Amino acid sequence: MTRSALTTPPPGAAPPEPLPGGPAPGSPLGPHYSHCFGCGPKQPTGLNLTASTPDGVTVTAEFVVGGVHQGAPGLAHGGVLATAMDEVIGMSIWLLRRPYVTGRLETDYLRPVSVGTTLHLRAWCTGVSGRKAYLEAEGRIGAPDGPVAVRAAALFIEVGMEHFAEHGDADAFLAEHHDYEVNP
Ligand SMILES: CCCCC/C=C\C/C=C\C/C=C\C/C=C\CCCC(=O)SCCNC(=O)CCNC(=O)[C@H](O)C(C)(C)COP(=O)(O)OP(=O)(O)OC[C@H]1O[C@@H](n2cnc3c(N)ncnc32)[C@H](O)[C@@H]1OP(=O)(O)O
Repeated sequence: MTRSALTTPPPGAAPPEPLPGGPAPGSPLGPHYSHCFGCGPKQPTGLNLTASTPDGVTVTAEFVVGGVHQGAPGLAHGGVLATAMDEVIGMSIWLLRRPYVTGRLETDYLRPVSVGTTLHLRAWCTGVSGRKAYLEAEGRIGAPDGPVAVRAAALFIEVGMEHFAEHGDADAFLAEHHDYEVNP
């Protein structure tokens, strides 16, 4: 991954351990919002990603590239692939157990991705420093150990609930997650 300094954790920013009360290894990570373009089951034009965590610290998901995701004929649009990376990385909020938003997303495209491909996505956190979480992801063609087509590195910034209340619709989130604890 050609990662910039902005998405590289500073010295001493250790990757997180599985948090008490976090999702158990092997469990699904539900959508954070039913109308989310990346993970929402009520978003018919979205990517409809369903994620899980094999170990409590990484996120996995499969993205089936369809005709609606094309850029060049028969090939996935790079922006759609970046969205998939953003989403699988963003699912780490359930593991970090705090609200974060994407500050910066860097993407390397290594191989073209044909329509009909199942892209096996994986994301993990490389370090947390204050409000900043450093995360990476990859998308592999056809199998969890298939050839890498896309890599991403991201800087996520922790925000409070007021971020969503002020700029979006916090009630819509809370209506679906009655038991969500901010900064448990
Ligand atoms: C509805 C209630 C929800 C409750 C929460 C629960 C769960 C969350 C639910 C859903 C949403 C969350 C995740 C969804 C999951 C997947 C979807 C994918 C994720 C996304 O799709 S999410 C949408 C796109 N995303 C945005 O819509 C962000 C727009 N943006 C801003 O809202 C501000 O920009 C913000 C908040 C990022 C920072 O603003 P701020 O004022 O709080 O803080 P400030 O600017 O001081 O930055 C603090 C330190 O971060 C450094 N920093 C900041 N930005 C940087 C950058 N780009 N590059 C390098 N460094 C950066 C500064 O340099 C400083 O560093 P230092 O401290 O060292 O000086």
